[in-house]
Amino acid sequence: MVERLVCEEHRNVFFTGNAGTGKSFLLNRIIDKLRLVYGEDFAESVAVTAATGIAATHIGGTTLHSQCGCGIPRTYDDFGKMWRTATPQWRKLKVLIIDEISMISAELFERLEQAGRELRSNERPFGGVQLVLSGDFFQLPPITQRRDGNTPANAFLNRGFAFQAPAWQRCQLQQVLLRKVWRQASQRFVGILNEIRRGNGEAAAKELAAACGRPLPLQHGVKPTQLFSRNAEVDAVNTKELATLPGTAVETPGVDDVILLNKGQPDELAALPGPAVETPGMDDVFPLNKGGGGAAGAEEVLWRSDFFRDCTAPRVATFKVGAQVMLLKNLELGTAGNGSRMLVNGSRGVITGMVSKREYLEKKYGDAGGANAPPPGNPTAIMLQRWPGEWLPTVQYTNGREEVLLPCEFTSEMAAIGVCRRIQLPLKLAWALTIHKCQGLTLDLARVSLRGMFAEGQAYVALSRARSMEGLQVLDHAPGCVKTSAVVKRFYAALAAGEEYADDAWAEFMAAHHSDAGGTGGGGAHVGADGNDGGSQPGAYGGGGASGASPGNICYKCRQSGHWARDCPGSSQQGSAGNAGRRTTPQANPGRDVSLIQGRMGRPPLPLTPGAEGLGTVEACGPGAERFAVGQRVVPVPSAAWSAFDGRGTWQSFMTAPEANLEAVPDGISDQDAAQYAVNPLTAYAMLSVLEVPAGEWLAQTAAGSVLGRLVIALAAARGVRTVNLVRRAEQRSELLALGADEVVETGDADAAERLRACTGGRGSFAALDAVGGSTTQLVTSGVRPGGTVLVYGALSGPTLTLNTFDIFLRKRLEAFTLRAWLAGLGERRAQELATVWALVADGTLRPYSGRVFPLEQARKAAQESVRQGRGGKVFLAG
Ligand SMILES: Nc1ncnc2c1ncn2[C@@H]1O[C@H](COP(=O)(O)OP(=O)(O)OP(=O)(O)O)[C@@H](O)[C@H]1O
Repeated sequence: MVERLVCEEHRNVFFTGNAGTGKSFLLNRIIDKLRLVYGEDFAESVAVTAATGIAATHIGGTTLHSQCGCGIPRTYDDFGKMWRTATPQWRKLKVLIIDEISMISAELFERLEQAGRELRSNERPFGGVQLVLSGDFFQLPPITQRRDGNTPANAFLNRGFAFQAPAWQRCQLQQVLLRKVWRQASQRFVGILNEIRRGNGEAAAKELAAACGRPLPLQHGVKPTQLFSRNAEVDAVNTKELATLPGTAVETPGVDDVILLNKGQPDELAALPGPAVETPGMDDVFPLNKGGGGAAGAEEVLWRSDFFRDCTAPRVATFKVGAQVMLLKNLELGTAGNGSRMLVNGSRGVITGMVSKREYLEKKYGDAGGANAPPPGNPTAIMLQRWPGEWLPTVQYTNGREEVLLPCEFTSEMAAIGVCRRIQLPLKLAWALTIHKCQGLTLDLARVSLRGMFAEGQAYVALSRARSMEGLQVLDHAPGCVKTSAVVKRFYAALAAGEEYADDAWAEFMAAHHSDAGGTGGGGAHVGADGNDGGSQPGAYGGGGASGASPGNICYKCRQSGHWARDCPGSSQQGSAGNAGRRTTPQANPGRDVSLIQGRMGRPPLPLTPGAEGLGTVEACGPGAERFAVGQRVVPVPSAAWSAFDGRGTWQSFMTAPEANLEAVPDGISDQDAAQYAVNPLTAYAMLSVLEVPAGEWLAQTAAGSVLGRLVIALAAARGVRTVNLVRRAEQRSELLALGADEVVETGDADAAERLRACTGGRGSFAALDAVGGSTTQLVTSGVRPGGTVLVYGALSGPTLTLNTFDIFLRKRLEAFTLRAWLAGLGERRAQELATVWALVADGTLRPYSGRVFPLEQARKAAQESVRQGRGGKVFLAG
């Protein structure tokens, strides 16, 4: 059935099932069939990928990251590589296969789907590429990165399960559950594993530990593969096993160095053709504060990097002939034809001999070579010469290949400073493996330690590698060793019931990563000309973000692991007090909502009803909703529980909203003024409150000609804050000066940056607001004082912004602003702050705009009018 769906009907398919139900087996059959379908175009039409290198070996493919051209992304900028390296592949692609999808995060899935559309200039999901996904979400989750003080603002943290990404829904996958377990024949064993998988595993794990506690016999002299949760235990076993092997131990020392940005690497530079170009060194660029400044300081920063401690290849390794080993690098990735012959991170083998480096070089390069004189420019020879070891191991891999292994580079880049590098053999001992390295394996003899299980699905993956209880030894059972994700349980419950899975994790992720206090993340909020509270696309920066011990199951509200925000015990959204029915009329500002429709604020699932602001009268109140009387005028204010970004907006005659999201309109305020309250007046007030610009200081802002920009000018002037306003069109100057603007600068002027600084007497403005992004962010940031904040609340020019590295060293901070997050953080001050804004609207300080009213049936016409250049006033919908 799955083969028909994929190969004949060309549907997007996700198939899943317990460990050992033959997912990889089925995938291999599908790949064979697709070979027939695409014939000689197979290689460029079908991308065979898996989440990890070792999983890729089981289907003769490559890793998703290398196929897509983004590598292992550390920051969102890394996705930019896709355009440089993988555009032609993406354009030709017809089918994308991803195995072990449980280890692909929601963030990655969403970003790749978006990139697929962009690279292929095709608005269909993944740009129209057919998807074949396989995996079991009850197995290992994505490895989420934690955020700490050194994490860059635009770090890619790899959060959430793929099925939580909005892209998952957009792809409209045919979901198929495989039921027959092939790996294990014993029904008892299958039953026990099933209990463990589904999270009822405490008793089952205990039973298994009791039945399989005895040692295993050797099988034809082969020792069982030992599985542990942590590297330290794996290393201890491997060292012990090495010691018991006869023969001489050979030490292979690696070599570490650091490469400063702009300093080049003399040897490699010299090997390159063309003239040398001088660039300023670190000393000329900026004195680094750590370690005395300049290049020396930069070097010290690099040497102190965690990389040298954490690198998977140890500084000094020891091997012997006969040692069981595993590769640490992808050396030769699979292509359509040679998948089973590839050498990837995780490939296993045995050392069959040792060759001296000198002998190898002489054999390879003859008289021209030799350890002291590698042929100029030959990277392998340069690497060999730099590597201080004397012996190179010959490795026989389990796929039959046998070859001499050469050292290679392990690197880590520190943005704007340089690169840390280790040159070492990409090899480690492998009598024991971590459980993260064994997903997808089938083992005849396995000894599993259940000590220190830290990830969901980890115990299940380890135990389910064994074919039989007879071939399994279980050690170190302890209560709590079986961990299962509640989110995954819900996902599979929905799947079994044939329902669509939905949770609030994505909305929470977006809301939370804007609201982190002190975070320096630009928000990448995608908003219309005069609004805000756009959720950000995950493709933009993550400003703060969560961390948690349990990857993939982290609440973005309380930051604890073990549940999602929807289930957060501390959440104020829990047990909402009922809904107030609301008749909506009129709704303000369709122009802002058009951004949502256009997908510039992320892509919420369809169908969606736009409308971020509006006014209505209460028609009825749900149980427990007591704040409002029928007939009372109310306006919506956004929160995680309700916002137009969720697609449940105000462009409708009747709507229900949680009571907590409604505010009563004071008497004396017109319907049109009130209908605009929730976005522009509230936002102008909120952003100035966040920045706390003292009277007499300067505030810079982009998009100053927007309605919101004008309200900012008026409110700042009322508080004695001076504004310097960036606009695109010269004709806006006189209007803005009349509103109280102190300075107006046109972004297109060649001397705009100098003018920005000059008007603040060279000191720079205290803070800035930016709704534009792109190079305008760089411009406005350049005019901010050292240590000042740029509050980013929109990205009118697109999802990317540029910054001068200089400004980062000057400790200028980009922070995201969303109204939803600001409101959520008000706590007890909420009522008072909202009342203050009503008062500012009432006394005319924050004077909204009047405009033309369209009936709701003419929503399309209203939307067109709202984005028409040069239109005067606002556009309203009523109905
Ligand atoms: N249809 C089948 N007929 C015979 N044997 C099968 C079949 N499907 C799978 N197997 C065997 O069962 C074992 C497990 O299969 P496979 O590795 O494909 O399962 P999986 O679902 O991918 O497991 P995991 O989720 O643990 O990676 C393998 O030894 C495979 O050869």
